[in-house]
Amino acid sequence: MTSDILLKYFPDITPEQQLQFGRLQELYTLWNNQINVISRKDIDLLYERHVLHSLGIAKVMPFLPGESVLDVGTGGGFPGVPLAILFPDTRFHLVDSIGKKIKVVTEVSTALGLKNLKATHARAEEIKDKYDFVVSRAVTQLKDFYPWVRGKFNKESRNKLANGILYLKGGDLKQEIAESGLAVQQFYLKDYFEEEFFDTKQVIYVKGKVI
Ligand SMILES: C[S@@+](CC[C@H](N)C(=O)[O-])C[C@H]1O[C@@H](n2cnc3c(N)ncnc32)[C@H](O)[C@@H]1O
Repeated sequence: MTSDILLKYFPDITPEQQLQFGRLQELYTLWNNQINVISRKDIDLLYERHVLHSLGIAKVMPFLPGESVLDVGTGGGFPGVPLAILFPDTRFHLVDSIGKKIKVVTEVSTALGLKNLKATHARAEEIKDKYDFVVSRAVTQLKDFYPWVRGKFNKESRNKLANGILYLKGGDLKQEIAESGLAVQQFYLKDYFEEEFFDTKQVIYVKGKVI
């Protein structure tokens, strides 16, 4: 599979962005051999299962120039790296509690020349800055995640939804949402992407609290 699948859903990406997306296969294959950040069987499906999945957030929330986004538990850079390529004028801060994963992110970002991406080896709870949005995928349950990022939101919202969390989730989320006690909005990725992989995938939005 090539990065062409991205053009199907994001036809306006520039030639430079096409080149950057196109290099992800080679870069992740190289780094994944040294530090496992993507399951080996998934590396051939990188563009559908990791890159396009990450960009599902862009369909729900087209970030604006000047906005800032924190990616909590980014692992090898998902969803932060694909979003940083798609939104070069938005600032992305990718954090992970495992240093060697941040090394992969830094290497990939440097190779692509991403000027709008900062990667930090830290636990989310230690981050003191404020952001417009927090994104995440496959880190933990909402009830545990929410306290980590509570109070990390800028007061002024400019986008179509107020500043908040955009979390990529899959499967039946009724129980998880109920246990979190949070008011969420659910966006279904099958409304945007036709591949079967997205049938059960969602973006969960939670409005951020300003403290
Ligand atoms: C299953 S991986 C998912 C990685 C990436 N988001 C993805 O979807 O490919 C979960 C990641 O969350 C990180 N993590 C877990 N708790 C964290 C915390 N409190 N702060 C920062 N990172 C955390 C782990 O180190 C791990 O890399």
